[in-house]
Amino acid sequence: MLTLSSIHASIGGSRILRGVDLTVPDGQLCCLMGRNGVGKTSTLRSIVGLFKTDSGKITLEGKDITRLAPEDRARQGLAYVPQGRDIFPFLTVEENLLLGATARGIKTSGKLDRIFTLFPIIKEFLPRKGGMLSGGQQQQLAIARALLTEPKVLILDEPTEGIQPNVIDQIGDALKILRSEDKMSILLVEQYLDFCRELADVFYIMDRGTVVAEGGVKDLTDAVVKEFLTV
Ligand SMILES: Nc1ncnc2c1ncn2[C@@H]1O[C@H](COP(=O)(O)OP(=O)(O)OP(=O)(O)O)[C@@H](O)[C@H]1O
Repeated sequence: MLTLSSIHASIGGSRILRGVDLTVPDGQLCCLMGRNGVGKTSTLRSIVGLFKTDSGKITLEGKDITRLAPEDRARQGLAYVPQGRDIFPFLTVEENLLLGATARGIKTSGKLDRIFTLFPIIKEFLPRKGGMLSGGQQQQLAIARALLTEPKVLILDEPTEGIQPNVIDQIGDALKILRSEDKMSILLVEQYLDFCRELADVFYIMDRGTVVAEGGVKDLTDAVVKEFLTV
């Protein structure tokens, strides 16, 4: 579905990504892992066009999107939920929810019931200001907003960060449903090992700007964790 081949990128002369190769298979959930500062967020940003690559190729369903602007990549089917979630605190939950889709002229009627099934709390809180939501609720809202744009690949940066365990479970359940029922491809940067082991079909581990381990989730053994993820 989504493929990165030999992606290199740098900031002010320092090389941040050094030949990243990664594939998100069709309808599967891929976890991208690694210690702090190894280039995970930069990889996601390079995929969605927010971090300019020096060389390499990014394809979506076989189509080369390497040189497309971020909005065109979104139109081709990429939706990105960044680490900060980007919820507007003074807009209502409903306004936040509809923002992305409406800005791109995508109709939302008929799609909201699906969102409310996945994240019931959003329906309940529609009139509230976004800033009144807890971190976990904001994360659910940000994912819901991304889903309304009908992505082919949903890209999430650390959705469990700073979120209480019961909401992590709800987010995990929603991602499982999206994969199994909607056949959505999902790419997740995640530090929370148990979450990855429970959800992922495939994993990649980065170190110093490149992929150092990868495989099916059964290959994410304690030995691999010890070698590449333990601080
Ligand atoms: N705007 C920037 N200016 C300078 N260096 C940057 C910038 N953004 C990222 N870096 C550097 O690039 C490297 C990779 O950062 P990145 O955020 O992609 O890593 P990460 O694996 O996502 O880390 P974390 O888990 O801490 O979010 C780090 O060494 C970081 O300091």
